[in-house]
Amino acid sequence: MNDLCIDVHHLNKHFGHHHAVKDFSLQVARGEIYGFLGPNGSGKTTSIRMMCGLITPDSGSGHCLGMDIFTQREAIKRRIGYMTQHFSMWENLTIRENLLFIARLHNLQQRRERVARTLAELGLESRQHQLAGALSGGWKQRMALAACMLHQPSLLFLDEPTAGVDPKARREFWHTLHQLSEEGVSILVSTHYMDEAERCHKVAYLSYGHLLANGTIPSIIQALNLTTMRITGAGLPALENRLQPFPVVEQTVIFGNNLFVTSRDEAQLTALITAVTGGSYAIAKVDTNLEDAFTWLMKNHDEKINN
Ligand SMILES: Nc1ncnc2c1ncn2[C@@H]1O[C@H](COP(=O)(O)OP(=O)(O)OP(=O)(O)O)[C@@H](O)[C@H]1O
Repeated sequence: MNDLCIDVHHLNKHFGHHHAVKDFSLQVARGEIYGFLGPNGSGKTTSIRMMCGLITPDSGSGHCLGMDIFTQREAIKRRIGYMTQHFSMWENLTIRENLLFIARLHNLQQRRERVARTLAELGLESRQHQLAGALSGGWKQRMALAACMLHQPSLLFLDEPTAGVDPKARREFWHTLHQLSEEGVSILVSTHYMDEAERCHKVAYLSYGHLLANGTIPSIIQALNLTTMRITGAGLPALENRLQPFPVVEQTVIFGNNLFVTSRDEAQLTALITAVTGGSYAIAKVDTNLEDAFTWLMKNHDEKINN
């Protein structure tokens, strides 16, 4: 086995006439945290399910933990951990009882020891006797993570694990993911949160089943060659309306007292902003961020599809 825990090439999946995932290729190295982003329905869950052996691709090839995703699906399922978007648990059992029950369902040996170790690893010891139904969203997610780690998988697939979880609990959850990664666990995690994407070693972005970008965040942003200017002052919605019709303006967005304008041509954008604002605003060039990059990728892809 090489150093890649996921190595898939040209995967396709149709549901009836709907081509849900198109020519999908991805390589994930051991110990890497790989973020998986894209709008609702872009094919993230379907891609995850193909990579971890839950559904068979229509075409393509690939390996997960060195095992063939077409012919060794059962073996893959035993070796990975998969936290689905809608995990189920028994609300009237405690955390510990839930984990013991899941360990029994999976026919794991030394169940008590495994549960005790997982509770400790995930910081759940102090809560182990609490009823699952009474837990807050953050603790429920942590318990779900514990459930898919009982058999000590070296690769985790987490499908939107922190949806609806408050910022503090999300931070703590991500701290745990980084600890696991330090211990050599590879993690592929789908999310809609940009701050979570920025915590990953690498990210992939899907739209309408197409993988539009993947790699480190700086490499993705740099490849797009976008310039972003920040304009600070009053009357920003009106200014935004005036700037948007110019073809040199790729996209605009207001955050508080700042209007961010993104373009592929820095010189033309600077000239336009100077002409339109007439020197009455504070203007500065800023780094293009990941959200700008993904928004641009999606817009550009939409335009290509519609033309
Ligand atoms: N079992 C299925 N049968 C039919 N269509 C499906 C099935 N699973 C997924 N799809 C369709 O395939 C497309 C991709 O769905 P998928 O769940 O992979 O997207 P996603 O990016 O994970 O979305 P979300 O962010 O909402 O979870 C969607 O149009 C969805 O309706």
